[in-house]
Amino acid sequence: MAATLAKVPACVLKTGILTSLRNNSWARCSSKMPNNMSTFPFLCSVFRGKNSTFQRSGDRFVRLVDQGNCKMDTRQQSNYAFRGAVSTNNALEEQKHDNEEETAQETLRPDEDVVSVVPRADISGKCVVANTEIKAGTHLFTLYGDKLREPTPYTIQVASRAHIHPEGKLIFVNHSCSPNTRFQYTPSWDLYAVRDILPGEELTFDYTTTEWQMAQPFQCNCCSTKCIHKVQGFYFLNSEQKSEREGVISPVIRKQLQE
Ligand SMILES: C[S@@+](CC[C@H](N)C(=O)[O-])C[C@H]1O[C@@H](n2cnc3c(N)ncnc32)[C@H](O)[C@@H]1O
Repeated sequence: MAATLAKVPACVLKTGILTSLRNNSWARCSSKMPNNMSTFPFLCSVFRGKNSTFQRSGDRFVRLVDQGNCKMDTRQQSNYAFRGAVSTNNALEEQKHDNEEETAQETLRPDEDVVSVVPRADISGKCVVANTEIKAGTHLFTLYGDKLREPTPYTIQVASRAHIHPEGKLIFVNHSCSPNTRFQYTPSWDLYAVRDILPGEELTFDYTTTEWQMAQPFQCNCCSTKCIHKVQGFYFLNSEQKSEREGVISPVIRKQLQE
């Protein structure tokens, strides 16, 4: 398997083998692991196989396709997940495979929790991923936490001068311009799946549906064809982007629009 590697310190690319140094022992991974190889999440964020590029999502790898400068997550089409493997000795033979998809190993974990918080390399932070299939309409989180008068990068705006710092995993749900969850606002503020979400898929919502002006705007890397690129709050959207969000904006944004 020809593989290349990005963003991975202490990793070395060798033809046909992806190697990395961990605990002073050389390790290797391939899309199919030998049965006797002990596996645990490894250090790479992205690697390119013969036919596809894979990106780390927690301890899994998901296939990506090119979308210009971006890579598009294709988990909806291909639910294969890869577990990086690191061996504690270097005696294992390289596995050769023509087709990575045929050799993919699904790594659904037996967690009882519906979602997990895992690292996301490309935004140097964390994200929330589904552990199991989540059906459209499933309730995921209720918003609760300390109320602040000023926004922070973590708060969700619930009134013109009130911002909740969410408790629990909700705080790690990232933004997407084509999100798979959204808030509903009565009686409490609750996050629901808006479409079926596959195991390993990241949960996202559209921050511009709840934030009028964000404390700390950021460059979006959701790679959606609808990406607004700079996420800075509903106020800064153009009229087309505003009308696309008409049905999902919070009562706070709606009130601000009327003022
Ligand atoms: C509420 S936090 C979400 C959790 C965050 N990733 C973390 O680990 O702390 C919001 C911050 O995550 C980052 N973020 C969220 N969605 C993003 C996206 N689509 N693109 C780039 N950065 C994003 C931004 O830095 C943003 O200020």
